[in-house]
Amino acid sequence: MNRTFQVDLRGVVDLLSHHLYSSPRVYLRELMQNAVDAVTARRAADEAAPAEIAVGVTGRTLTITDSGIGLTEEQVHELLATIGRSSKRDQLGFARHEFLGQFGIGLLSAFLVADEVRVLTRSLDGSAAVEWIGRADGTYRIGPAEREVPGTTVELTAREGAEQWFAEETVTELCALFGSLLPFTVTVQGKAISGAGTPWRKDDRAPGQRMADLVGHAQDVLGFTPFDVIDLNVPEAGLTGVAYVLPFPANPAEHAGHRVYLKRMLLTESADSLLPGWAFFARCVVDAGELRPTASREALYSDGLLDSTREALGEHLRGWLVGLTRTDPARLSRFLEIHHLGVKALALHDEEMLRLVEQWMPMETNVGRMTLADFRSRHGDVRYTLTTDDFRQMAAVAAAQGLAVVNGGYTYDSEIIARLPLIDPAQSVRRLEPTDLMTRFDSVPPTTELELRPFLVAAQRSMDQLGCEVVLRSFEPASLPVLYLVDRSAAFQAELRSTKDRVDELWAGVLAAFDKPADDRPQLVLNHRNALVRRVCSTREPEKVALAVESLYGQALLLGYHPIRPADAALLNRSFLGLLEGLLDRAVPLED
Ligand SMILES: Nc1ncnc2c1ncn2[C@@H]1O[C@H](COP(=O)(O)OP(=O)(O)OP(=O)(O)O)[C@@H](O)[C@H]1O
Repeated sequence: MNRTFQVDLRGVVDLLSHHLYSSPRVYLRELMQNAVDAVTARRAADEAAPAEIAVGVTGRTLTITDSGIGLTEEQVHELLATIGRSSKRDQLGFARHEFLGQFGIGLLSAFLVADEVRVLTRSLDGSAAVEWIGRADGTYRIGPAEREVPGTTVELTAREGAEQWFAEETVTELCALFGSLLPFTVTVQGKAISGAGTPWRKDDRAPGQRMADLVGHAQDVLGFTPFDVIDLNVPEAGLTGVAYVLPFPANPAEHAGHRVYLKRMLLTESADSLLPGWAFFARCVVDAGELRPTASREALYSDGLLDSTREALGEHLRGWLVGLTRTDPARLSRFLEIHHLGVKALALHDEEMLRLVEQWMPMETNVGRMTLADFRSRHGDVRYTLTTDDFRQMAAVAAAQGLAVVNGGYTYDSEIIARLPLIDPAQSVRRLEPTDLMTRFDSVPPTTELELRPFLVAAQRSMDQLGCEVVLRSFEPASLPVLYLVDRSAAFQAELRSTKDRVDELWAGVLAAFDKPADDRPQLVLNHRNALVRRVCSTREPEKVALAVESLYGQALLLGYHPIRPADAALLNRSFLGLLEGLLDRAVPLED
């Protein structure tokens, strides 16, 4: 024998309040929504039918009255008293797109704040009015009622502890929050809270008024004055609305909350999946007829339509940006100043954005700040450093050799530069290595080199302890006595060795396998064009040579922003004290 499930309503209400809805306040939204659906159903049959929803509060009691389609006694049994039964699905059980509701559970949210729900309804079909009283314990009764006109009134009395949700101010605020854009007359205590329509509607407002309304709207609901306003329209999702461009930089990792209305009823103030991740510089307010809500009706349901809508909205924002390049470059520059990180992130995936960055975004170079487009037209090849430290170490010396270099060390810059061949396949892009500089330096004449051999041997001996090779070259600028050059593999080996010294035996053994004898040791390049270096080279006393070379080494590390290891710090200290001592040896003591 088949039996019917028994449902414990208290268990269901507990489930709704603790696991589905974020706050009891949703009861008002669910009741408004039912009223809206009832009015919509009546209007479908009669376009001229009244479309009014009135909310009233007296003490602990709230009523919501609609001029909707109403229910017959039979429908009351079937729809109000059956959990999960909804009149808003078609024969196949799919949500009918003209209605907000679909799950057949919304009315139960009234039990979040009341023990009893009273529904007084009269169907449009002319049958007698009915009263239904449902209780949180799962029982209901039904009886005849007095009602002249078709429609429904739902009445709730606050349960002890839930009175705050019935306070006139709270009710007005919530009704306005959920329903201010509804296309029907909605009143609370007789005062209209709807009717103005969406602020982005296109109508015959005076020129400039629409924009002023939109800016005011952003200030009211989002709390900022937008940098710009972008109209949005995605017909397949029945979506219209606006994206407000933030007037301040936003954190790319933080998902901005968008305000989403479904059929003019607020769904959420914090939808995070509406725009592509890169579009973090915009906050949207949209109304969508075809996007689906989750069962809690507090978020968007993730489906194919949401995915394609997100893509289409991304296109709108991209189109706006590209449009600015043509119509208002000054405005574009201001936008880029604020949102450079977002746009650069975008340029990593999108060729059009790459072009935008190349054309408009200034970068740091050793020949002044300029866009990549300017740099390319002036210097052809694009040489860049991977880090800002590399840039600082090499910028001045490279400039003196006639080499223009872009600092690729800021977030995304080196990746963007490396992608330049995508927009111009003939473009040569090269990372500048310290060793590239070496090839530009002049060798000293062989006779001089031979003459200075004893000095170089002594100098090398003092640098062996630091794993550094001493080299003599002539280069510009002559004012720079010394340069410390580390190429990528030497930097890696140096780091490996310093880690090996610090870790336990087992791990040090593993690291040793990667430790190659370095033929690419860091180089201390002495500049023979520098007068001081010439004097140092003429020194023959090994102790003085060591002191001078160690001091130059220390200076090269500091000038080039190189990391200072413990051995370097010790050497810096020693050479400083040595220099001081030398100075004092030569000083004439004060006479008494
Ligand atoms: N004000 C009303 N006027 C006419 N019918 C109503 C009204 N309120 C509720 N109903 C009927 O009761 C049914 C159940 O309502 P309920 O709010 O529980 O679910 P729903 O609106 O269908 O779906 P959802 O759970 O998605 O809100 C509705 O489908 C509708 O037929």
